[in-house]
Amino acid sequence: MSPGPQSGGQERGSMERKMVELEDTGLTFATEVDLERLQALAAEWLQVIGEDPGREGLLKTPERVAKAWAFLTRGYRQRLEEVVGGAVFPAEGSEMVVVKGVEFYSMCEHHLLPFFGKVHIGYIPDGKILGLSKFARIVDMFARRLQVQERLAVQIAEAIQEVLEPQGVGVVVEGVHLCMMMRGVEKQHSRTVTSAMLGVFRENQKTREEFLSHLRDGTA
Ligand SMILES: Nc1nc2c(ncn2[C@@H]2O[C@H](COP(=O)(O)OP(=O)(O)OP(=O)(O)O)[C@@H](O)[C@H]2O)c(=O)[nH]1
Ligand SMILES: [Zn+2]
Repeated sequence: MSPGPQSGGQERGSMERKMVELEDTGLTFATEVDLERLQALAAEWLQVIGEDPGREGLLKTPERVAKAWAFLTRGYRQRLEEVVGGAVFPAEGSEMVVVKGVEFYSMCEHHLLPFFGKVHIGYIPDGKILGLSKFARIVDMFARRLQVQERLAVQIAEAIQEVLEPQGVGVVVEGVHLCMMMRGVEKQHSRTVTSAMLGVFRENQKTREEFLSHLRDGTA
């Protein structure tokens, strides 16, 4: 990660917007959202779709949209080290840990429409364990970006691998995509399952089976 002080292209007046490169994307992002610009774009968007941004009900909409999008994409402005903080602890043993049913909300990068569902995570420690809440924080860090569901699973697995260097990690993501429900093919009941298996979860069928059996017991 290289927090490089380059100038943001859209500054107003003397405001300097710091840009950072995100290692996991190779892309460069501003450390803060330009809310004013986002607001202006939202007002223009309303006009283009045939609405009147000046009508009473829409007066505050561009501001709300800007804030909502800043939140929905806040994962671009988070760093794994900060998200995990100091919550890596010595492991007592090397039994599988499973955190399942972690809900997520993300935006599909093709249509900018929501997809959402649950993430299930398993890992086998190799000397280090992670504070349980941090799994959900890692899920959110990657979900709060424009995504495809396949990449979401891989990024979560790789982040856990990086932080814990465990014997292996398994991540399963179950999601429904509004771009397939409220438009396009308009299918209401399809579910998408994606996964990423690293280390012993990839190499050892028994380990993978043990993990998947935890997901089948119906409590998530
Ligand atoms: N693999 C994958 N595809 C996704 C995801 N989210 C949305 N899509 C798909 O992205 C594809 C984009 O296809 P295009 O043909 O370029 O776009 P489109 O004309 O809007 O496609 P339709 O949705 O079929 O109307 C669609 O098939 C979507 O269902 C995702 O997370 N993973
Ligand atoms: Zn989509």
